[in-house]
Order: sequence, then C-alpha cells, then structure tokens
Amino acid sequence: MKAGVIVFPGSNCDRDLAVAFERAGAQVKMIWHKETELPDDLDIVGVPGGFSFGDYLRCGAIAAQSPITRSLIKHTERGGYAIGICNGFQVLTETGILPGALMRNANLKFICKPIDLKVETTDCDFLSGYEKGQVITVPIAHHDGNYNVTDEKLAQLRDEGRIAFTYLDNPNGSTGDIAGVISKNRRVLGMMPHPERCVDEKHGGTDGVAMFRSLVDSVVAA
Ligand SMILES: NC(=O)CC[C@H](N)C(=O)O
Repeated sequence: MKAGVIVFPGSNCDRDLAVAFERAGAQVKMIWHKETELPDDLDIVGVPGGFSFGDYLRCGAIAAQSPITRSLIKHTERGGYAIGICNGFQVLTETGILPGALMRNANLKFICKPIDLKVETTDCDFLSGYEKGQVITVPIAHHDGNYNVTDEKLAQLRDEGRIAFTYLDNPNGSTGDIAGVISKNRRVLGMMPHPERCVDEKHGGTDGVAMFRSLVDSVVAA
C-alpha cells in the first residue's frame, strides 16, 4: 500500500499526514509540487494542510494550478483515492475535484480548537471504521473553513449520501454544518478538521486513527 503526500511551499501538515499513513501501514513518498507526474504506483494521494503559497490569492487557489495538481486530477479521474485535509480540502474544491467553496469563517477569525464531528456516512473506505452517527473529536485550525454550496448542490450531496461529517456546534458558518464531503465515486474525501492531528495519545486524542487504518485495510484487502 503506497501513499503519496504532496508538498507545496507553505504546507505545514505534510509530515503529520505522512506519519498518520505510515502508522496505518502505508509506505509514504513525499512529492514536491513542481513534479509533473505522480508516481504511477500510488494507491492514495494526500493533500495536506497548511498555508500553500501564503494563502494568496485565495486559500488553495495557487496550489490548484501547480504542475503536480494536473496529475492529481488525472489520478482521481482514474478512480484513485485521495484525501484533502484543511488546506488540502481547499485545493480539492479549487480544482473542482470536490464541489463547493471554502470561504472566510463567519466570525472572520482563525479558529484553532478540538471540535466534535458527527460521522454522517460509513459508505466510504475512509469512514468504514466508524459507526454512522458516531461523534468523534478532531482539531480544527483554519480561517477559511466556511463551506459553501448552493441549495441545489446541498440537496444533491444529501441525496447521494456524500456528506462525510457535520459539526455538532458549527464553528465557521458552513452550509448544512458540513465539515467534510466525499466525491461521487466515494474515493475522494475532503475535510476541514485534521484527523492526522489525533492519531496518538500524546495528541490528546486518537479519533483519527480509524480513518487511516480503514483506508489502508480496504486497499490491502482489494
Ligand atoms: N490548517 C490549515 O490547513 C489552514 C488552511 C488555511 N490556511 C486556512 O487558514 O483556512
């Protein structure tokens, strides 16, 4: 099971994401954004959190134009797995791989704290290690986490069971309390909270472990 983690200038959760994958049993390659092709043996690509390109022009907007991102789009079009966390989720929406847009938090402040999430679906290889309706605690750290979709798209995401997580106590104004969504083929997950920051008792919680483990287990079993 091979995972790749893309590194942009300003990424700051790339090592944490690599460690989370490694602990779940994956071999990890770090991939600098100037590479034009992802290695073709990757099972999953992780787009980490951080402040890619200093968050100019919008969070994730410049990273979405990086050379490696074209290869990431092709990887997802081929049905490859991908996860985008926080700034990574912003990159995935900027590329159009996932729907919606991440706007400035409703209170205009950077919010950094652990938060409770409800698992909305387990019909996804990232989420099958949880129970539907389970409440998990995962840290958030963002200023642009206000997930916006049209009413029409929200209805579609609900109909298709593509809302991965909702906030119990919406911190940022996100439409429908949405904290994370999955792609139509259920192989791409984007989320604002940081599961890679809760994979060790020393992090103060381990609710992220099941996500990395269930994904690795599904790929290995396939
Ligand atoms: N932790 C992160 O990835 C932060 C993403 C982005 N820089 C924001 O503040 O919204």
